[in-house]
Amino acid sequence: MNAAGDNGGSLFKNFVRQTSFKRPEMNMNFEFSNARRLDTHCDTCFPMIQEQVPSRGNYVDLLEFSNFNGIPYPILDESKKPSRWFADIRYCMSTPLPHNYPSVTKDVLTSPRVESTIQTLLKTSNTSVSSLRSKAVKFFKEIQANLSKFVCKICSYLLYKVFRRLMTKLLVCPDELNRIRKAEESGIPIVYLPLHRSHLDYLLITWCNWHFRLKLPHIASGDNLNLSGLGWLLRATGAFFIRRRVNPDDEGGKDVFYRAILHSYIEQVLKKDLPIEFFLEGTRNRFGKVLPPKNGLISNVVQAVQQGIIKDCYLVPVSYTYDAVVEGVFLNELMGIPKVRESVMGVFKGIFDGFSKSKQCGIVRMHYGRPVLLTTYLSAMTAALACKNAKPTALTRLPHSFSYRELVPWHRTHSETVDDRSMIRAIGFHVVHEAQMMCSISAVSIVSCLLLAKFRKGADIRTLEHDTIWLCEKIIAGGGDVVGYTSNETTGETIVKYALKKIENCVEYLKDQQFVRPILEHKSLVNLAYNKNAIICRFSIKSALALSLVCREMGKMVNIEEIIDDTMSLCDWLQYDFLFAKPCDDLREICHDILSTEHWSHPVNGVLRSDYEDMGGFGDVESQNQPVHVRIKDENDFEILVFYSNLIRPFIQSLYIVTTFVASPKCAENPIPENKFVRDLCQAALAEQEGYVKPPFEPLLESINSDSFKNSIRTLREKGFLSRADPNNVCRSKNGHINEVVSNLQRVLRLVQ
Ligand SMILES: O=P(O)(O)OC[C@H](O)CO
Repeated sequence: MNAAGDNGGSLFKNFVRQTSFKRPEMNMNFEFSNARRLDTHCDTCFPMIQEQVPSRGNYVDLLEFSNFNGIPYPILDESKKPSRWFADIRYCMSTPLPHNYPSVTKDVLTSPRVESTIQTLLKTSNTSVSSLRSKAVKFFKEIQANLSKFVCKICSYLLYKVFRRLMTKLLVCPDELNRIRKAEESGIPIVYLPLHRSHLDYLLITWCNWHFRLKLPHIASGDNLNLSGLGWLLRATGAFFIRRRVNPDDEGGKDVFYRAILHSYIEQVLKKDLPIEFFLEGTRNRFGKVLPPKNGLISNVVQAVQQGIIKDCYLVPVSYTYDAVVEGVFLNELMGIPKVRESVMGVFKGIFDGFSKSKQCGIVRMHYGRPVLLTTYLSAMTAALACKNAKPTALTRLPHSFSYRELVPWHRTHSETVDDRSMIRAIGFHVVHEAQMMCSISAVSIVSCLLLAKFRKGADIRTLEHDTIWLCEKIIAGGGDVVGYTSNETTGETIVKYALKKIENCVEYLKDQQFVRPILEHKSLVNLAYNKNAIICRFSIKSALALSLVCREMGKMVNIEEIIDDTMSLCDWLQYDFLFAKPCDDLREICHDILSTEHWSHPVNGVLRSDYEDMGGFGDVESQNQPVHVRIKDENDFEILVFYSNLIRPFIQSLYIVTTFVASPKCAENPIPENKFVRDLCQAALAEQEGYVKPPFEPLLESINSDSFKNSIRTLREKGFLSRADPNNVCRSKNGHINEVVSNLQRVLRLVQ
């Protein structure tokens, strides 16, 4: 059998739906929320007393607001429904922009931060006060937003037209927005921290806030979007521009004086109680899963609080779910081809293309997380990062494999006191983790995931429908939500039909349309993988546990601690691909918790058998610190574990491809730029050319992509297998232990023969 499993039958034989379908013909209810409480995802850091957790209603469609005069809607009394004539224009005219957006020019240019930087520069460089002051004005003008209510009003109307063309629905949860309103009324500024998947993300918070009469944010935008003729429009809707490092030699954004002006700008906007928005990831993710956060702008906000410039601020994670992003899958960039820089022509072409394909983005859902005060974050992270006696994992598995807590990038030094850098990293990781966990999952992701991780050689439609429901239920049981799925109501038929329509270019049908399989070409598989990757965060640790189990000899008992050690190593090696855990989590504990759940340890329903079977499963024994040995129960459970393991398997394959290459004589001894290295390796691997080391298994084609290759390089560099001193180039590894990594990875991938 191959890595992905292909027996065509349902994996999930033990899964029986609790209730029979009530209305098999029912449409999907996209507004329905499977979660009924406005919970938080971190009880450790931000506990909520259960009785006080507010309830959560369904979603509303912003595109319908103009037809119903906004909230409350839907209007059940037909006679009260407003007329639809010129509904958009009338709604836009009558919906106010009630807040003021005062200028911060003087505050920034005369701020103590800018003054002290001027004094320092006067001492250290040969320059005059007046030239520094005019430079300050120049930097300020380069950065500043120019929020104009008049322009926002016009845009609010135009965006109705654009969004209606691109989206079927744009859903938000009014209860989440009410929570934001309360935070806003407290007079403490809000910092919105959305995940970044598409250029459309820039517009969504602003547009949604306008509907709910909330303040419009100042949005940190890369200067790549400051296009002549369009930059002013973005500034008028709240964008302020920051310099980006587009290539490794670009020092523009590092200028101390520029940074002081930018820092002061952020502080003064917040001081005026105006919200700010920026993307912690720093760039749109290219492969459908979150990126590790960057520290720059969040550190400015943390310092503003620590230095008393503002008393506090609320951090609000925001996430988006699209059936498809307007840009499409980033196929060229995923093959290492450099991005085409944004241009005015490109924008017009993008708009034209967007309008030529109707409802390209499908259903879009936004989530606003719980506003948490930065000072609460600071004390929670201090407690979370204080030294805990992390138990090192076995070193026999993969070289340099210590405890996850010691190696993850938020906490480099294992010390009693928590330094500011670790604190800022931890806050960023916590927010991004929260955002990824509150993201709804689209039906497209569910079906793409099953096609790639289970039905690679195809499935009959009924089996796919059955397993789709199984996966939806798993996501809901884990606290997630699936767009358009209502537990016990939506049929597998409806949801599969909906999803297959969206991915019709990536699948083919056989047997009179009753059998479907993915098209096994790189382009289709990468497309499906992009959709699938949105799900992995919900199962990432389970997937690593499953991979650690299925790579072992079937039927042989193995000490559970060994499985956990391997799992921790896998998480560690994929730390740039996935945020497996929050800074406050203990990964070893999470592994134990997962293994003690009924699904894993129950003597009848669990996937594992232990040497404590007669005692009602090993969950209880585990908690008594007794050594436990387990094996996979039977073929069916093995198949379930293979499915889970296949979620992260392509990423381990990418790591293997890169590692074997940098360990081999085929890799040049002289450093070559990383971008070129990645592009050449992608092309060679795909064409199975000479310039690549063919693995002893058939690689899953989606594992050949620049995103995973770059993360593999980053991990190898981090662990000293590639030069840290030369971070922009790659050459053959001189580390004698690299072959141990190769053989360990081969052991983990053993199944794929
Ligand atoms: O890095 P990119 O191409 O994803 O650009 C998106 C940025 O948000 C632009 O500011």
